[in-house]
Amino acid sequence: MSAEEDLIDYSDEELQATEAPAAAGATNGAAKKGDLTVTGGKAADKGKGSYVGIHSTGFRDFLLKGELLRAITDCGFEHPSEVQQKCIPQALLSVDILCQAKSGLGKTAVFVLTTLHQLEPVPGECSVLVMCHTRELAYQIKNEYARFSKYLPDVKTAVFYGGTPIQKDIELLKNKETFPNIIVGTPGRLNALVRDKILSLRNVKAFVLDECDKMLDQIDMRRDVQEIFRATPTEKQVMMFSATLPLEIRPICRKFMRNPLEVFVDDETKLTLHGLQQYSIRLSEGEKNRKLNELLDTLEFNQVIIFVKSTLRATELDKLLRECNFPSIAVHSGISQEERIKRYKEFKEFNKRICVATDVFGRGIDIERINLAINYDLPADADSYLHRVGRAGRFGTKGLSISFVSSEQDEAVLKEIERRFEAKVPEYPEGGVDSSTYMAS
Ligand SMILES: Nc1ncnc2c1ncn2[C@@H]1O[C@H](COP(=O)(O)OP(=O)(O)OP(=O)(O)O)[C@@H](O)[C@H]1O
Repeated sequence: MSAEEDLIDYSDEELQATEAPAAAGATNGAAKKGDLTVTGGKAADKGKGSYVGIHSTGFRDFLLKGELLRAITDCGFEHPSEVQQKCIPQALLSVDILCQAKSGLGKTAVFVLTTLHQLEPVPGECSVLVMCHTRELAYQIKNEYARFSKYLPDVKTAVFYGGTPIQKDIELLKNKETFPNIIVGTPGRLNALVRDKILSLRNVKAFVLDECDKMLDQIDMRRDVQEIFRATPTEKQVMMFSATLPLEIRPICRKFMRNPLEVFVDDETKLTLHGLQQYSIRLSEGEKNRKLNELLDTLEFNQVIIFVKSTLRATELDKLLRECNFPSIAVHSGISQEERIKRYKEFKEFNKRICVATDVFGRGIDIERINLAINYDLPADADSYLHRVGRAGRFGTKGLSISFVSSEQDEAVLKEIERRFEAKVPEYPEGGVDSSTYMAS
């Protein structure tokens, strides 16, 4: 779409979701394979209709640059996941992509690999812009670019987010030697850099939003995203990703795109992670600490993430756990950004085994060893639950989630989770759970 078109004022009419979920796409020349419904794009498997197994394609079949294939091998990726099979070929043709696929199945690699493949780095020009909703996720995505571009020495990547001195960003952008070809960041800081004319986006060829529903759902963030979008050329590839893409957000996403390939999980029950066992525990607020202690004492786990609803509760729970000699760390927005990243790294590098976090870690964060997710406070909606528990059981591995249910509101959220995802979240068994059922052997 043209940059001049108004992206800010969405009329109510436009916001109403008019699409019929699965069937509309499926009859319209779309291919339906496995869990994903695919429509649009340049040649979206039209009319084939056969099921293509996960392992039928290899990364080699995508004809990626040799340097990328080497890095993929180094990362230990053997076969592309279903979402990678669906999206990578089209994304390599510069087709716009709107993609929903369940947690932990490799959406990041879709845009990282395809933007790296298409990139011809020109010193002093930013060609790829990736935005996401939290600073830690931006940091993580930047590292994914580093992993996959290790054999592409001319490619420079940088990450920009708030809570850090802007002067450092300015220095980096003023120097042609350090100016990045790929920028990952959060919208507030990026918009400040664009507005102050420190960062020019006129050479951007790929514009990516990760966790796009979250980014376009919050009005402040959406406004920043729109302003940044307007600073990029009309001609570019736009890609958006999330495990959740509510119907009412889809038309908003489409406003940024031209004839995108659309990949949706039309049947919400298919968002359930099958390697993940999910349980609930009914208890009063006052019983939560004792129960948590007991679980941490008795359960085997590699790493655990414990979600709470406020920064204050994160600080207090973390303190309490450390007083009880648990190797805990807290990550939330109430600490300095430098410290936040330091703690993220400490946890990711396995120096700490327990992380108490608010929703800043609720989406996108990929820490391979997390195989237990505890909702000390249940989130306010089913989508957030799905993202949170998806932190355990990455890339189809096993995991366990336990949610404390202590109020009528929690009961209602739990019901909604069970209804929408057809996931049974039974009461945690009195005798506990056999660790071999959720620990990798
Ligand atoms: N083809 C592959 N083979 C093996 N591992 C893979 C493959 N693709 C991705 N992974 C790994 O799977 C993990 C999850 O990937 P990623 O974080 O991209 O998931 P996601 O779809 O973005 O999930 P979420 O919705 O939770 O953000 C990462 O550790 C990634 O390195």
